[in-house]
Amino acid sequence: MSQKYNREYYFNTVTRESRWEPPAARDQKLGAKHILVKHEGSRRPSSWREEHISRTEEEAVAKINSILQRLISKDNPERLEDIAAVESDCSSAKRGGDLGLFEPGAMQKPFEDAVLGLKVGKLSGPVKTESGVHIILRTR
Ligand SMILES: N=C(N)NCCC[C@H](NC(=O)[C@@H]1CCC/C1=C/[C@H](COP(=O)(O)O)NC=O)C(N)=O
Repeated sequence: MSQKYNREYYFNTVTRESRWEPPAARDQKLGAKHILVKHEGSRRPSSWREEHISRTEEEAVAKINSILQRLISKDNPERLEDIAAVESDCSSAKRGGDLGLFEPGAMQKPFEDAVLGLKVGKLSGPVKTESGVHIILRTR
């Protein structure tokens, strides 16, 4: 309890840092599965499925949107893992798009911000990073 401000605060005995907000959210590992569609402006415009990726960013967004429709379709929704294995330009495609658990700060900020903005089990809309355009499913 802080005498000066008469309110509870949190003290980390290892790092010896203190802060007002509870440690929970910021330090917890996150989990996500994703589908990445790269384009000519990606930081590494190459992948296991295509050596030289030349689609435009606009075409990548269009591809991501058509994949989104397959995931949320009413009559026969497909699983993200199945589409990732065929369509994702990330090496995680081999694991159904699963990135496993990762620390805050491990992924590019737009990706991490999108994950933090999702409830567990929810799907994002198109998310842009330097890698390309993603659809993200938060798993933890
Ligand atoms: N810690 C774990 N599990 N692995 C390291 C992740 C490094 C991280 N990666 C990303 O942020 C991109 C966007 C989200 C997923 C991701 C995957 C990229 C996308 O492909 P690339 O643009 O690299 O060719 N492939 C691997 O890194 C980064 N800080 O660059």
